Amino acid sequence: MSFPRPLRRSVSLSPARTLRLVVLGQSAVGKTALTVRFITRRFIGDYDPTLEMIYRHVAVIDGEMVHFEILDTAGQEEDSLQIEEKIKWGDGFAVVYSVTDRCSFDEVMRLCFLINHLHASPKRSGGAAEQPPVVIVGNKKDLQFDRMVSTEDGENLSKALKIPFYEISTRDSYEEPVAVFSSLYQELLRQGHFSPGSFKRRTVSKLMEKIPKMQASSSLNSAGRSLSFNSFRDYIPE
Ligand SMILES: Nc1nc2c(ncn2[C@@H]2O[C@H](COP(=O)(O)OP(=O)(O)OP(=O)(O)O)[C@@H](O)[C@H]2O)c(=O)[nH]1
Repeated sequence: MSFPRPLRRSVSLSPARTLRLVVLGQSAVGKTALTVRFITRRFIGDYDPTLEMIYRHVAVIDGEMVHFEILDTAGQEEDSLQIEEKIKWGDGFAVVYSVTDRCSFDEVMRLCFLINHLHASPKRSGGAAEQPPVVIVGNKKDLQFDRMVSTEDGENLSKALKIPFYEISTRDSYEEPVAVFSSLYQELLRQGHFSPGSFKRRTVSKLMEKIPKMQASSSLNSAGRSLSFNSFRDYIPE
């Protein structure tokens, strides 16, 4: 799959759109690295295992100001009720595995079925049920010698589930993570589905704990990016 250049300089004056995205997958597949790469452009190698984190981010995609609310889920110790709660919260989903971890690949199908089960709804215009936007992300493709899941495995799963597939290296590329989040935006746009929700922020200190050297301002650029976060339980839609 090719990776378009979705970020542009000219910005529409239309009201910002808000997307709630959920990043799912087993532990250590690179969910936090992917999310932080998208938000900050930086690859940050080591994190504590995520409990849960919601990141707020504003990006300009195809000339539109887009508010992202990205829930980075915990790969460890999540019971199915907790996962369901988070899946219900989201509008779009990135289901991540590592090409170096066969178990994480096997988990993708279960998560995709769960998303469909919790979100499938009749198409607005009538007819067949419409799937919520989901992308399958095979991460860590730079680790060629540790590979346990082939590109073909990913493509076959993508065909079987009819879900777009990206094989990426969060470590080596900024454009690839951007393409993942942009494609979810494009599909949500096509479906005409956006959340009215936004945050009442309680704190901006937790990300600093997680990424000690990062300055919030370091993620600002001329396209109006911003960065803040919250935990899932602090989330209060207006
Ligand atoms: N080589 C390589 N390493 C990566 C890549 N993406 C993430 N990693 C590494 O994989 C490890 C796990 O990354 P995380 O982002 O913490 O994984 P996670 O899925 O959020 O893990 P949990 O918080 O436990 O759910 C870290 O050491 C990252 O540096 C990649 O594209 N290439």
